Amino acid sequence: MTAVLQAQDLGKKYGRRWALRECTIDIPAGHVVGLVGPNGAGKTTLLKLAGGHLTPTSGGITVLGGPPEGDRARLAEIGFVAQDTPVYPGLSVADHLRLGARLNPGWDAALAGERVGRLGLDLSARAGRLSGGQRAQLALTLGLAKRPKLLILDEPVASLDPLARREFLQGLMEAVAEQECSVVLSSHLVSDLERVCDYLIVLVDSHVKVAGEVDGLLDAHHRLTGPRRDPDRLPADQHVISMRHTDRQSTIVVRTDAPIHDPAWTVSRLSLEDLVLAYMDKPAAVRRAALEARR
Ligand SMILES: Nc1ncnc2c1ncn2[C@@H]1O[C@H](COP(=O)(O)OP(=O)(O)OP(=O)(O)O)[C@@H](O)[C@H]1O
Repeated sequence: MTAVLQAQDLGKKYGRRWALRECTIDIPAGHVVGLVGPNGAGKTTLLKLAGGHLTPTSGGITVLGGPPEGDRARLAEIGFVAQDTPVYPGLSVADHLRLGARLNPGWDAALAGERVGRLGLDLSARAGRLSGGQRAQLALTLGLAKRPKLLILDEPVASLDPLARREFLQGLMEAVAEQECSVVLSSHLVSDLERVCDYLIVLVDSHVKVAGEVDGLLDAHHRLTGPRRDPDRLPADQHVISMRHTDRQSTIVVRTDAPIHDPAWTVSRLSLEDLVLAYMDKPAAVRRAALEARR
């Protein structure tokens, strides 16, 4: 399958500080990709690089087969919905649709009109008077009516209540199924990502910690619980992702493709949230140093 987004040693520096470093990913087309990580991890930076809004400092990125920056034809195939649901407060819903039609060569006016009607948005209402959920839906409509091959959404549901979030994500999934476009979506709400994403990227401290299809990742990660054990004594093919110890017990998340036969361990499967938290967990050495510094 062709790649929708490829990055090779991609990096972006703001001043002297790296916002994204050594990012190498290869995302096949046809996925809904969840991008997750703590505040400041570099998610928006990666999405802006993919949307052609930023120039890489190092490495390269190709989207839909070529570098996105400055390529108008390619940018027309990328829908980008920035953080904080970017709409113009002083313009009406109808103005937004007119603007969308003027700016986008592939604009699907029928789709935009049908969606706005189905959502019950008043065409004459100014965007600034809409609720957060309605504004998010308007921004999504503008992104979808471009008929993009790739839709990028930066924290689209952050300000929405649980019901509005569910409706937004349901609308997104229906539209994606109809249009057969790929989606990259960032969010802090892993339970939402769990519902809609089949591909995951975890970004921590400007580095990609893990990326891959959700089912494959869940099959390859295990939580081991048992008598306290030094992780150095685990088999070489069990890669330790996170660990917690009490005086008597160890809980270790490992990645391995091999079966785990050690009878001392109780082996359990992770949820997507467990998996994300394991990668976001600070290494034990860092935790120990922080603890000692506080003493
Ligand atoms: N325009 C900018 N100028 C300087 N530094 C920036 C700029 N934009 C982002 N940064 C820095 O780059 C790093 C990554 O920021 P980015 O917005 O990509 O993170 P994020 O993962 O999207 O965070 P959040 O979850 O809080 O939205 C942060 O340290 C941030 O302070």
